[in-house]
Amino acid sequence: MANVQEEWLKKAIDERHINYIEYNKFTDPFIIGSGGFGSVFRCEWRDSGLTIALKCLKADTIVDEKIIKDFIYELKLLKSVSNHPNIISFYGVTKDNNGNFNMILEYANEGTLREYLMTNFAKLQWTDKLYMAKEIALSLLFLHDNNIIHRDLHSKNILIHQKQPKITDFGLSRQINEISSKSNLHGMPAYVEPQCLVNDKYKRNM
Ligand SMILES: Nc1ncnc2c1ncn2[C@@H]1O[C@H](COP(=O)(O)OP(=O)(O)OP(=O)(O)O)[C@@H](O)[C@H]1O
Repeated sequence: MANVQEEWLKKAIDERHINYIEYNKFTDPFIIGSGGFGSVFRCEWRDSGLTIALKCLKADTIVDEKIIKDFIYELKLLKSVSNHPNIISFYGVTKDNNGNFNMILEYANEGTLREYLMTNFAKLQWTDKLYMAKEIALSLLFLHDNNIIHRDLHSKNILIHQKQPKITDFGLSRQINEISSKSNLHGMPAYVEPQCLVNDKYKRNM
């Protein structure tokens, strides 16, 4: 891992800003997905009795500083907002047997919103759909109140746990004051604010 980033992580762990849990506390790993950083495993967390998701920073990204920076950035942002019921909880970090850092996250038992809608759309009532939309809007409001914009919000970055939507994947998120005046295009094009496509000076606020 790039030195500056690794130093930051080690310092945050040493100073107890970030919780470090020994990897041997996690059992029954089962792969549930993979993303830009690496694989995501569902595990049981002995001691806490929780089922959690371990999001791994894969070994061959070690040379790619941008991916490492995004990983650390996601970790910092999540730490500051993950106590909201509609944002996936962040419990800390662990280092697996290959020496890779993993984020320890709340496990969402019904997968992504996209998968959830594909399976359940016909049986969901309008009241259920409106409820989900309201919960998502409230969590966005919470993020914005904390000066954070997600910048990559779509149905695969919203997870469902016991029918409750939870925003995840803050790898592209930024503090509002860090956004430059240019509307750099990030995220899934179909979900990008349309203003960004026509005005390159547009300042994103979603
Ligand atoms: N906390 C979680 N609970 C349950 N499943 C999860 C959790 N986090 C991720 N997943 C599953 O793992 C998949 C990959 O997640 P991840 O956030 O790494 O990648 P992504 O959003 O698909 O890609 P990228 O990180 O490149 O945007 C998700 O699509 C989802 O199915």
